[in-house]
Amino acid sequence: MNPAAPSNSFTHALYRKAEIRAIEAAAIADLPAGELMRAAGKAASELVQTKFTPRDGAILILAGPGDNGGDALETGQLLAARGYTVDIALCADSLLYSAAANLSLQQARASRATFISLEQILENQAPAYALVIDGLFGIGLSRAITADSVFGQLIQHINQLAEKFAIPILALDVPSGLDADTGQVIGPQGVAIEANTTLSFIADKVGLHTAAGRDYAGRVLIDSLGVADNHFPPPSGILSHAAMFAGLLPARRLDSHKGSYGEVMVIGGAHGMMGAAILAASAALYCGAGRVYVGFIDAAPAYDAQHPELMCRMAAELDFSKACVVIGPGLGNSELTASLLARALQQAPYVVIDADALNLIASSAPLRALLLARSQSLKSSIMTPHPLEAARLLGISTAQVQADRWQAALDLASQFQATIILKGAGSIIATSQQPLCINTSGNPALASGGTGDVLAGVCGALLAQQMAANDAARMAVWLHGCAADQLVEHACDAIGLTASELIPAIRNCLNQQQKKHSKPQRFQPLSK
Ligand SMILES: NC(=O)C1=CN([C@@H]2O[C@H](COP(=O)(O)OP(=O)(O)OC[C@H]3O[C@@H](n4cnc5c(N)ncnc54)[C@H](OP(=O)(O)O)[C@@H]3O)[C@@H](O)[C@H]2O)[C@@H](O)CC1
Ligand SMILES: [K+]
Repeated sequence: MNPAAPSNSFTHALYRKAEIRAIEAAAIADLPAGELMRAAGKAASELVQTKFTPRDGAILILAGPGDNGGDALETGQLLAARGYTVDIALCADSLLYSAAANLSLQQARASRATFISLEQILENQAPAYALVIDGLFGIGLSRAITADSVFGQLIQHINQLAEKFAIPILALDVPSGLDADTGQVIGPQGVAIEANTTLSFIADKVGLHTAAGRDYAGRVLIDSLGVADNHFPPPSGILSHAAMFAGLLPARRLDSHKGSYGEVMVIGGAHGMMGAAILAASAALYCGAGRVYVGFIDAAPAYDAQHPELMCRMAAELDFSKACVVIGPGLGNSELTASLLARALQQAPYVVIDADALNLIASSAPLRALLLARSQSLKSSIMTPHPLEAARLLGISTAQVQADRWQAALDLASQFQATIILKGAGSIIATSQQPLCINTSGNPALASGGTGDVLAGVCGALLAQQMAANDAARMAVWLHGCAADQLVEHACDAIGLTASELIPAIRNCLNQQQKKHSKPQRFQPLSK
């Protein structure tokens, strides 16, 4: 295999379909005809040999009407040549095949593979298949595969058999039915292959990592097909990974004090929602902010018994001029909250705008103007919308946001001139002029109340410690997801994770990350 395309700097690169097409076109000009399809078949067949090794059962290959089908046929003939039992379902009019796909078809016909009909597959309720390889559609899918169409019935049947008999599905390039740009199944009645593994070609694709993409693609592997580095433009997006956060938070100097690590003021916690502000503030505390205030809206408790370090005040009393203001958790919507938000936007050098504060901005032109003015005075702003909040900000529906999360994140970043965290499966972090970033950590255990407040607090702590907004947003989302992953693995499993538990786990992840990249200690303890 040609591991992830094509050099280290691109290992985590993400491209959209049009960019992949351009890379493919440039590469094809340099290569003998059919070379990329041969490379795709080689990569897939080697992967089957090394990772799946289903010697004791047949492999079912689904070959569709385009070059994705050609990749599948190439894979099938190579596996047949290596002694595997291969059944091929040709779901295409071969007269419409490209020259490369036609050559692969001829070789597959000449191989020991058996060609079977769609009817044979659809009638088969208890197959002995050890693996299904999905080569129905790739990046050429142009419309929905509806549930009642022949392809739709085939896909549903394969998904059901795979689930019932625990048959792994390897998707070639993209799980068929999924849009490689958006991570959504195309069409309201559309269906898609639910793969365990997706071997994607040339470069990684946005849609495999956000929205429903992660559920449909399973584990994603990339093979560059040997396309030369010079054909790859700078990526429009990247996947987050641990190494990108190395050194972002400088090691703490011995000669430092609480004033060295910034001041976070969480503004929110209106009546009945005080916990939201306390969660955000505790997260800021656990992520190293020097001083953390909670500015309550209606009434302030004397102190928080669980975290007496938090300084509880009335929001109106606080001076925002040197602080990182995290505004929104449990804020509510009133004249007072709008005026607090206006003051934060005008005065605070750093703001994190979350929850109700996002809704206030969505409904107020003057607040929008204040937010835009911040970018001109080089003040940092992070906004943390979930899809419904994003929809309100953009004046579109939630379904429209989810239909193309990548574009929605870009639109938010350019309209509000802020760093955007568009939350949801495969959270997207966007800042104008920078590649977008899709977060790779986290799991559905995070789908519980208060975890968003915690995220806002982590963003606040990192900003207060002088991290650039884009770095702070990327790192906060990554830490938040890593903490959930660690908890699910070692402590509580997937159900019932609480936002409060997340906070010390985020601290662990942050310190682990710092230790990995810190300088050696000056003094080692003397051994006894
Ligand atoms: N070129 C190369 O060298 C390389 C290509 N590579 C591989 O090729 C893949 C892209 O190939 P591709 O462009 O042929 O598109 P692909 O996804 O196979 O299908 C298009 C066909 O599907 C049809 N169709 C679409 N929607 C449909 C629907 N809902 N229901 C029914 N039919 C539908 C569409 O018909 P049409 O829309 O024209 O009517 C057309 O016939 C890429 O993902 C990668 O795997 C890589 O190996 C690198 C080297
Ligand atoms: K496919």
